Amino acid sequence: MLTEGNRERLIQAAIEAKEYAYSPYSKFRVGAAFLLADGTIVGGANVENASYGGTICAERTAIVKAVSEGKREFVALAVTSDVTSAISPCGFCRQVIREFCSLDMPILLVPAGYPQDAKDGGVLNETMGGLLPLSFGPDALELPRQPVSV
Ligand SMILES: O=c1ccn([C@H]2C[C@H](O)[C@@H](CO)O2)c(=O)[nH]1
Ligand SMILES: [Zn+2]
Repeated sequence: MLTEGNRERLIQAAIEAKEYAYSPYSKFRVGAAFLLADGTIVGGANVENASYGGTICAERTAIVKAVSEGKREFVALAVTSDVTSAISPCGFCRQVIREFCSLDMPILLVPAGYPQDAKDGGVLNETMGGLLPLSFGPDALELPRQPVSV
């Protein structure tokens, strides 16, 4: 559950995760952290590549770390960068996150410098479904289909 205490822990974990960003090309650091049902937190940072296209966003770093260790019970996600307003996960990451998370999972978009004077530290409280409406997910592959001849 996303208690007030866990919410703050999660935000701080995203801020700490940003420290390990490898972003020599964009010089744009991003940190992400997932809260799991057992109260543990898995963080990640963006890892860029000289090929550019091989770059992995912070959100995907974090979720792949967790899933590859058998952790899939995601409760909330926080994302932060060095931008003083909240940034939001890219389209690729939204789709990858949606594979494992409920549509009502909170996603906290945290501006650099948190906590500021702004209401709630300037954090935008979004959800998975809010960021990716009418999404395509694993459930779609279970729906009835018309027969096809292959
Ligand atoms: O939500 C986002 C948006 C961008 N990036 C990374 C990718 C790249 O390394 C840099 C600039 O796009 O920021 C993330 O990690 N997460
Ligand atoms: Zn991304």
